[in-house]
Amino acid sequence: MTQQLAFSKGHGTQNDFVLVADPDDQLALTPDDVRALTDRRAGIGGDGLIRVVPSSALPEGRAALADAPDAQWFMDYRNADGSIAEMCGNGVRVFVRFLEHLGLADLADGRALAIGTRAGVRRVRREGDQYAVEMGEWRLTGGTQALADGYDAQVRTTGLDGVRVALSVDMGNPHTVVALATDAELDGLDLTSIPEVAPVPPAGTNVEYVVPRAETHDGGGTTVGPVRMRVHERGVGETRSCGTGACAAALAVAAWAGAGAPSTWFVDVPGGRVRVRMLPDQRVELAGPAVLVAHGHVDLAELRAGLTSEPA
Ligand SMILES: N[C@@H](CCC[C@H](N)C(=O)O)C(=O)O
Repeated sequence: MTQQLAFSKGHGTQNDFVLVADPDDQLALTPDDVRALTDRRAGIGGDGLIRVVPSSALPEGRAALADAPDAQWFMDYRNADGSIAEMCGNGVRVFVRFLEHLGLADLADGRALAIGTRAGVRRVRREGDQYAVEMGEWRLTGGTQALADGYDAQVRTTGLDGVRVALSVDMGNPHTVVALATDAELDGLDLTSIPEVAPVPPAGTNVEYVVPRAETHDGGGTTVGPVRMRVHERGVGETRSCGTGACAAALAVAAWAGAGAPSTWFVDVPGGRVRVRMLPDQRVELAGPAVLVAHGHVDLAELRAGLTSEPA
């Protein structure tokens, strides 16, 4: 029996997602379904899957509604391996672009739209063709003591000599940031295998590798601290961008730079550039593009069969 599922495909700086609308909370997608849909050969392909569901349908969504009664829609985010993640910075921009496409959101006149996520409410507004997200409160997982102690994690990575010290940043989801000295080190990383992090993070981590660059200015005269970044995402592998990771990277580099560090950062990833701005009260804003590239239907039954079929 066929089971047609409507989907869209979108990306933010080439961090790509399968998007499905489930306004009546009828779709019970299993981790296997997510793996099949995001599979790049047997499925549609994506770093993750995002389901649009009313916040009222999920306990985490109801918690978001208690904070912000206008957070009508909830971003149910899954990594490509089928695991659940608390938050996705590129994903939430693409989520809002998808809501606009579905006629469920109107961001005209600089209006900010509240979205429920497992990491809390995120507010998104449009800046022309870019989307700016108030990413909520961040914290150094090991506190400021981690800075004083020479950071709180150690990372071993294929393609990089020895063990490197790293700083853990909580963006609602976990991040471990490693500073590298040169572009050659960054380009030489082999991120096809999972970096070894010690102490082992209880819920896994996303690992960002950064090379800070000399300060520059944006068009408006603001001092900007550019950073190059590559990332190995928990539940995915290397991706071409990570929004929460870009925030973690900018926050770590700013913390290392100390007083006088710029409050605006451009983070250059293999898939493009995002902007990170420090806000008062330990909050941070992420801005970048959100693009929808395809709309279609997929036969879930065929997809499941295709992923599991063995050669005769
Ligand atoms: N690509 C995302 C982060 C997605 C979740 C991550 N893999 C995790 O497990 O925490 C982003 O843009 O933030």
